[in-house]
Amino acid sequence: MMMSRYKMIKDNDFFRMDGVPITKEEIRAVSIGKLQLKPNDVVVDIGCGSGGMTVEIAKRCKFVYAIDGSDNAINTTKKNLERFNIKNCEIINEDAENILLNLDFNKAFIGGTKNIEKILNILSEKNIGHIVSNTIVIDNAVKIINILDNKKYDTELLNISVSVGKKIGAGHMMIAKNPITIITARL
Ligand SMILES: C[S@@+](CC[C@H](N)C(=O)[O-])C[C@H]1O[C@@H](n2cnc3c(N)ncnc32)[C@H](O)[C@@H]1O
Repeated sequence: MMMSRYKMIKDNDFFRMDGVPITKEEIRAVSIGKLQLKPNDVVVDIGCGSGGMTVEIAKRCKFVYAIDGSDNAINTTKKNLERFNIKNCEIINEDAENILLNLDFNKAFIGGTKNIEKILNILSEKNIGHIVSNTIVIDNAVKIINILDNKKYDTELLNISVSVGKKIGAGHMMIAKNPITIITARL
């Protein structure tokens, strides 16, 4: 499928599997902006899910490690990497906290929050200076911002609520999507 590094891929163009979530287009756009990707960046995508963020990150940097502990997520990500002809990515079927210490990277995107304390401890031990985290669970957002603030990161806390217009008889109505919290942390 044709792809541009300047354009976000439409949600419906991704291969989708039941029960494997994907980051929606507008949230991907803001998250990519917050990662401030450069051609030499090596990024870890923690909890890659369907690979929605993996594909968008890989289009804009040197290399991505896409990690997920779920077989279905890994298979979905594989299919999306093939669909969009992404070669600069290694997929790792593992809980991130078991593998992060062995990988070399300079930025982290967090889309999955199981064992988040352990993951943030490892990122901080490795001196990773740029972390972007998305969560739909408000309790996790509070946990993440508190941990990162205590580790002396400069943090930004955003909550994004997007409504998308839909044509109806009388004109257009706005359909609300779930709000997502995006946390950016810099050293
Ligand atoms: C919301 S989905 C991510 C969606 C993804 N960003 C996308 O655009 O397709 C969260 C994923 O994180 C994974 N996950 C959660 N905690 C994890 C961990 N500690 N290690 C590896 N995977 C994890 C889950 O299995 C799930 O597939």
